[in-house]
Amino acid sequence: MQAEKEEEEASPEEYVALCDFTASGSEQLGFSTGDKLLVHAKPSADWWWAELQGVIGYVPASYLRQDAAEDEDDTSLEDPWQDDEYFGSYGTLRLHLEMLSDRSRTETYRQVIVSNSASLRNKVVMDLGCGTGIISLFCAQLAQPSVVYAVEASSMAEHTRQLVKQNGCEEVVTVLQGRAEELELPEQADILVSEWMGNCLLFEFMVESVLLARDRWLRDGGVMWPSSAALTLVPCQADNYYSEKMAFWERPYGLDFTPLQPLAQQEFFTKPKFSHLIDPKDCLSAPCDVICLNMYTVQEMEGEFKFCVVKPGVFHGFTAWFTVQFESLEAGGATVELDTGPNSDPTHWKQTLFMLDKPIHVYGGDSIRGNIVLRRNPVWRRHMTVTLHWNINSSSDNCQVGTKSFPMWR
Ligand SMILES: NC(=[NH2+])NCCC[C@H]1O[C@@H](n2cnc3c(N)ncnc32)[C@H](O)[C@@H]1O
Repeated sequence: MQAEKEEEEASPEEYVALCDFTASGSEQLGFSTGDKLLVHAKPSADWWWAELQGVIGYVPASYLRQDAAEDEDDTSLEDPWQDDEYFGSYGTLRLHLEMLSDRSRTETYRQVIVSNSASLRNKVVMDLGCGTGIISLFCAQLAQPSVVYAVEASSMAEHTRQLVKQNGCEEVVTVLQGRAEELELPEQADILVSEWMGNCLLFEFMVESVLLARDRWLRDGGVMWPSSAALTLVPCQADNYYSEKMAFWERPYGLDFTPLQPLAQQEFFTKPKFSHLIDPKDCLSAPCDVICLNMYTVQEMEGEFKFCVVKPGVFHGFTAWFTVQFESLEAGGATVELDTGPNSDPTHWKQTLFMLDKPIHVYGGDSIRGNIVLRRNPVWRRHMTVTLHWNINSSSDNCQVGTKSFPMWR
């Protein structure tokens, strides 16, 4: 309460509106892009108490930005996809080296090409976001497509052309530099292959470009690789992480640093922990696919779950990972799957850990029901907020309900 009290007396902070917001209900305050709002209090992560020209009401925090250097931020207002930064990062080798070094990922795409090589003969392939061109080179080397259009928006494209020539594939592979949504392909494709998956499956939202390209360049009856995807979730223990970031403050060097624990919760548990490697023994129940994307239809971004706790333990949070499936070009042929979960070969995505604010003791037979909602950031198009609602029904004491939103990253 003390913190809240001080918060209300603090002087209001100035924020700028990044996009329009229409109030729904008398409690809310509507505004337009560029409005300067005075934030008086932040009762929750999602909704703040703000003032605009003498009118006060609740506003969505994700629509606001605190302006340090005004002119500097204005440029970022125009580029919600932050393409300069995004494609800039793919113009250097760092990320491509990380992806190429991920054998589980890269060998899976090679296996897809090999096991469909006969059916790929004389086909037109579009490789969306080809990067260094590895998938296109597999197609040219391991099958006989008539042409592969390797599409890459970053400056890596000019190096990719060199790699195509260096490996004698220039007869088959044509590198096109540009955004897949904007460039012109000489013809429709029979297969649209892409490695678009980000952390927690969707982060970066490259999937949006894949679906736009599908609608524009994949011929009727054409095949999407991956053909489907699933986000998987499991309630878990995270003792080491919890001890390292929270329990640490209990007795460092014999002193009591617990007043810092609210800060630690805010700093370490607000955003998901990427590159988490969960030990299967820390899973408190069987995992569950909570969001399934059919790459041919409109996708769901929301999913329900019901976990049955199999052993007593401490419920520190949820861990998420994903799987993608590649259907065979031959009717009845085997589907290839890439699984980034803890029971498969590790990948560069690892898993994503969502820490609750307070750990909860759970017991065998307890149920953890709820849902997960992935909401696009209305302003930063490659970012999202993951909101988890859970409801624990435990034989030992009454049910506990909780909810938490995790920004990824803004
Ligand atoms: N699995 C991922 N999370 N990222 C790995 C693939 C990303 C590659 O696709 C390129 N890329 C991403 N979006 C696009 C686009 N719309 N058009 C062309 N290239 C793109 C990007 O420059 C990078 O080389």
